[in-house]
Amino acid sequence: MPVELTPDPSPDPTPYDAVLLLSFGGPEKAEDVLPFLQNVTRGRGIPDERLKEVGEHYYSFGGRSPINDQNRELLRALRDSFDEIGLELPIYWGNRNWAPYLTDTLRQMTADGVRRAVVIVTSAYPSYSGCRQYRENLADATAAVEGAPVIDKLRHYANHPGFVGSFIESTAEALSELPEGSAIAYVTHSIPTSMNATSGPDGNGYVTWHQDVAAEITAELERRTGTERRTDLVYCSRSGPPQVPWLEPDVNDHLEELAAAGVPGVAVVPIGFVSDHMEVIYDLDTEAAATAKKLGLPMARAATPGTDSRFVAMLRDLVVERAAAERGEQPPRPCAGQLGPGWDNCRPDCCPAPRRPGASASPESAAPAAKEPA
Ligand SMILES: CC1=C(CCC(=O)O)c2cc3nc(cc4[nH]c(cc5[nH]c(cc1n2)c(C)c5CCC(=O)O)c(CCC(=O)O)c4C)C(CCC(=O)O)=C3C
Ligand SMILES: [Fe+2]
Repeated sequence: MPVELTPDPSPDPTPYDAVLLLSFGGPEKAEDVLPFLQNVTRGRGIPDERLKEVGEHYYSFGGRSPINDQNRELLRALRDSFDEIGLELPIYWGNRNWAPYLTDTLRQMTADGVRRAVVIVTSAYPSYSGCRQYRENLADATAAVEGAPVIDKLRHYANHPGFVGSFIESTAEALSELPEGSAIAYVTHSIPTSMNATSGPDGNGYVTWHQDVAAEITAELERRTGTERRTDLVYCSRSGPPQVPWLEPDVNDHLEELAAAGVPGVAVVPIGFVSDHMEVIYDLDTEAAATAKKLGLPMARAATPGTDSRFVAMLRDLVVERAAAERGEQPPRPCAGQLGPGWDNCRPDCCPAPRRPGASASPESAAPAAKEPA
């Protein structure tokens, strides 16, 4: 006789009545590119030369960034994943730099009667750009919309087994396409060294978290294969004025070094990114791939989480975890690596806005934070 299994009860979403997916946003056609770049860089002191260059990256893909479509797919995958376990929360989507704009989404949520929501940000690590800037956007949007819901942001998830696990599989796959003894180059978005210095509650959080995630992936692959290999953490997408130091080495310079060292191949693993958006398809798949080809260095790029089932289940579980924590329970907090699970609430002074180059060196001349267009 088959045993009737009682299904797990649906998880309790209390105190939340909605989820908000908050992302960067990107242009969808050539006419969008300039206004998008103006939204991103308002008050950020990015040289015109750099903006022209980045505009060309977008135009080379017809002016369309893949990021919005990737978020649409993530929304569908999250919906399915919530439905699977009976988690009855509506999921909304808003962006920092392009439609649907966060403020409009918040207006809709308010009109729909949402009182308290939990936000998933498509950025996994602590830093001003990846965390606090989103929290500032949320504060601004909440202030602009009367009766806006109270919003909690999920803990940073880079060291969650779901995120790390997704990269372990994609790195193994990339390595399987390469000669034996190939190196791993973990890649993330470069940021100003000053922004790294003040990231996370104790400083250097951005680099420290990346090192921890990289070490976890390396250790698991070594455990599986018994082979040690060269690994490095390197950076892409450097921007800003040349006199401002950003995290180095650049991935292209690193590839030169690997080739000179006689490494037989390299798996490029973009642990800083949750989906294959423009930084990945241009800076890695186009530019770094061309560098590797020129050097005769075999390169394979590992997939980002995107809608990988481990990643989607992780986001869902983090929503359930946070709801329990807000109810005063002590839910398990899955975590890989050495740093422990991320914090639910950032300290008020966490990841302060960087001082940006202005007309003079005084703090008063630092440009104001970027705002959405009115
Ligand atoms: C840490 C980090 C992430 C990862 C975390 C996360 O995912 O959030 C990230 C993601 C992204 N960055 C993106 C695009 C851009 N970032 C820029 C500029 C900058 N990024 C910075 C940092 C980060 N950025 C910084 C310190 C600047 C300098 C200006 C400033 O100090 O604020 C610029 C201006 C041009 C340029 O300078 O390159 C653009 C166009 C897109 C969309 C891609 C698409 O369209 O597919 C995404 C997902
Ligand atoms: Fe960026």
